[in-house]
Amino acid sequence: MALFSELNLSEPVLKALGNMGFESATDIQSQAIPVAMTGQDVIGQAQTGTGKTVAFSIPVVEFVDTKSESLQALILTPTRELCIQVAEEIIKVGSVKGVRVLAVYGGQDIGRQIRALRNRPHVVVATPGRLMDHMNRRTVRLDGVRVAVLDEADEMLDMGFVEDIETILAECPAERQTLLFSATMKPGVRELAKKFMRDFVVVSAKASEVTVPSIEQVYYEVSEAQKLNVLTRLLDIQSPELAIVFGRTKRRVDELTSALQTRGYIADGLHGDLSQKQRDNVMSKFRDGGLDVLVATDVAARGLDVSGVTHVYNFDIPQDIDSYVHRIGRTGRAGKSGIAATFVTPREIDHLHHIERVTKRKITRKPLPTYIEARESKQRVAMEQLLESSQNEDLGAFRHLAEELLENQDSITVVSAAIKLLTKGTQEVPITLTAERPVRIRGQHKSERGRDHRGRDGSRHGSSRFGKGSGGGHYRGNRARG
Ligand SMILES: Nc1ncnc2c1ncn2[C@@H]1O[C@H](COP(=O)(O)OP(=O)(O)OP(=O)(O)O)[C@@H](O)[C@H]1O
Ligand SMILES: [Mg+2]
Repeated sequence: MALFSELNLSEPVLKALGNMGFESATDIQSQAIPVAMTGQDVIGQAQTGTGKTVAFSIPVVEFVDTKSESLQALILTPTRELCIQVAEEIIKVGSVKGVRVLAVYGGQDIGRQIRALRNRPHVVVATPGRLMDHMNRRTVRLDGVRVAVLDEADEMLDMGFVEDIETILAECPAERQTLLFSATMKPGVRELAKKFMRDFVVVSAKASEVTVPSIEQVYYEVSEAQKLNVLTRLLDIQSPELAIVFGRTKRRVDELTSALQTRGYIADGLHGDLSQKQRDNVMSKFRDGGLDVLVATDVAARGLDVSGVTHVYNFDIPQDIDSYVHRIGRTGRAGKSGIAATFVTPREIDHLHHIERVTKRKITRKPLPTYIEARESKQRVAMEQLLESSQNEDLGAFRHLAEELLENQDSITVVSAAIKLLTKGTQEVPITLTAERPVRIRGQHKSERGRDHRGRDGSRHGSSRFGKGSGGGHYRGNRARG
């Protein structure tokens, strides 16, 4: 591991990294940054949560000439949430140098974006659909771009953005530098690379293992009907700091979100049919700790970095292996540990073993949590709350009543009743979710899926019948589209 101070970085960048609290570079950073700084094209592959964003943000910021007014760096991301997050990271790395960064993504007021683009950002982070929109309106010029970055390159290809990306890169000067990053790569990426990159260098950190060892991977064999109870029991027993629950479709996410809310969890949903305002709102609540559980489609699988996510639950096993790798990678980031639990119906067991084989990692089977265990965990939480309250709060006003109460009752009975009251209303309210079809292996290569970027998010299933939150704008392209 190298120190950033050994990587020949400029003072302003080093200072900014110091402000971010970063001293030593991660593997991918110490390997990719020196190569990228020579101006060479780079394909960077490293596990989830290992700091790929900073690995490309540093060269980007170093290359920007702040005296120039032109747009010099372009970063493309597959989703809006990731676009915002990456822009924020580059803003931090470029803060001391004074680099102007703008995020341009679908769902946001285009007029406002056009005005912001007139302020001459040095760096634009964009989702492909909205950038194309600006190119067609001639409200963005790419002829000064010296470095282009594709974050989650393989996903953008999967979502059907190939043509958009080709059009975008063709508008950038041919002598630009191109950097391409993801935790997973597939043959299509190399084809794109051959077409649009000059003699590129592939930098991959720990390619032998695609998943992060600090993530404990487990599975529960369940029927469709059992899934909800198993999930809420696990939430009670494991009490995650923050959890992400992945569902297969938008309808699933809507139904599951309302089910969890009904059972008393602080949960909200994220998928591509929500308005941008709703999406922003959910993400900022989740980042600020105003939500315990984020229920999401694969729209949240890629790149999102929220510290404190200790648990990922695959309520529905993902169809493809890359999706599994990225979903579970929302925990166990930056050296932290995490738990990833996957629910598997009996007919999907083969699919699970297929994932194990390809990722070369054992996923351990766990016994189903029982209602009793969950109840005991909840009672223990209630007990801890009582204890904490009795230590920290001023209870003077209640003492008189407490003494009166204990005149006729013994203390054990009274405290038991208090715990019972505190855990009241948390029994398993019966809720039936619409069943999802089991996932099957569709050949070894996911390229056979033939999905389009809409189907991926399950929009074909329409929106929820009793889910909240789908009343907002319906964005056809659920992810970066539009
Ligand atoms: N050198 C560093 N030292 C400490 N923490 C770092 C360093 N570089 C990055 N991080 C932190 O590590 C976390 C993960 O980084 P990042 O989101 O860039 O991962 P990633 O490799 O892009 O993952 P994914 O494949 O999921 O997109 C972030 O919170 C980031 O701030
Ligand atoms: Mg990333």
